[in-house]
Amino acid sequence: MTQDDPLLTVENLHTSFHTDDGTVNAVDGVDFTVRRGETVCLVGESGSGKTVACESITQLFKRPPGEITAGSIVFDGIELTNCSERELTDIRGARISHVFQNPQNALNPVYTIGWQLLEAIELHQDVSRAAARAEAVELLDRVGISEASDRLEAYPHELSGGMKQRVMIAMALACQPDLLIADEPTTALDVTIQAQILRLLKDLQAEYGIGILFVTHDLGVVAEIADRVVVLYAGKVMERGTVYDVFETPCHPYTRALLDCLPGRGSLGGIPGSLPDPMAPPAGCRFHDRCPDAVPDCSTGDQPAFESVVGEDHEVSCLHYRTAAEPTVLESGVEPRRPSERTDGGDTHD
Ligand SMILES: Nc1ncnc2c1ncn2[C@@H]1O[C@H](COP(=O)(O)OP(=O)(O)OP(=O)(O)O)[C@@H](O)[C@H]1O
Ligand code: NI
Repeated sequence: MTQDDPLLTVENLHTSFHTDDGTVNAVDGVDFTVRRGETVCLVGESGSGKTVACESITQLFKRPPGEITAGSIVFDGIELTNCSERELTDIRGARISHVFQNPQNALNPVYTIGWQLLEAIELHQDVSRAAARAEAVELLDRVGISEASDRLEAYPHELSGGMKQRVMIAMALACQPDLLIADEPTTALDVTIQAQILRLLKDLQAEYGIGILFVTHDLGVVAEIADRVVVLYAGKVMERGTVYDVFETPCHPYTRALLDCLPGRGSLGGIPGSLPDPMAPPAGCRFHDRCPDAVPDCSTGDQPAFESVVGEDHEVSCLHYRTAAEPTVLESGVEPRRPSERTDGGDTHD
């Protein structure tokens, strides 16, 4: 495996939930890759399938009701969809780490953070208590927690939300993962702390060469940290490409609608309308009934096949992006900022 081979390749992923009311096809034929050392963002409104796509990788959801019904997930040469529960548990602990939105729920309130961190370290490494303790201190120090050796004695409730998220990141790093999956890790934090945590992730990535799969509904956050972006809507990929291409030349009307929701860009109340019923998605493009550019052809057949557009691996699933995209982008006056120019954060639309 060379440096350029994807660390993670997800192809044609279908993940469903079988409920009393019917089957929800939460992820309905999704492809993306994550290379070593890069950050890929999954972005889309609430309910678009971002979390389910992430949880499919190591099958974190309950099975049943959840089930991967088709597709392939290859991590460093291993087909994860063929792995046993035991093999998945090993991979989850040792090579793929998760960081979640609410560190509260992930930390055990009755143990000190030192105890929890030592547990994580000792689970993955055959080291003495003293060595594990030294590593715990080093990890806390590395994630920006000052007076780390004193903090080991603290209980989760004694730490702020940002601190708790730093502890979670330290725990996620304890196994020296190749892939970090971070699902809205900063959404619960205020904007300043959010920016600090994003910077921390970028620094750690540069240091350890970790691939990061990052979930957010906030394109402001995407601009800060992504190398590449995958735009999801109702379980399908609408557009994907480098962050620069997607921001500079957004081709899918959905991507443009999301970009218009960035602070200062005009669209205040979010995108009009709502996601389709996940049990009965419409024919044609899933976005057609909310799309300002839709034509009758958009509501028949399947989600349009991907077409390549200008840029590196830039692809869009839209029948008429050429005719629709250019005038809209030019006339809207949207001036995509370079990622480095963004300092504000905050919610966009939901
Ligand atoms: N356990 C479950 N049972 C039934 N449906 C589920 C389950 N988990 C997720 N879903 C459905 O799958 C779809 C995708 O959900 P998912 O949580 O992946 O969205 P998301 O993009 O992560 O949204 P958010 O931004 O709110 O986190 C939604 O329609 C959701 O209701
Ligand atoms: Ni989610």
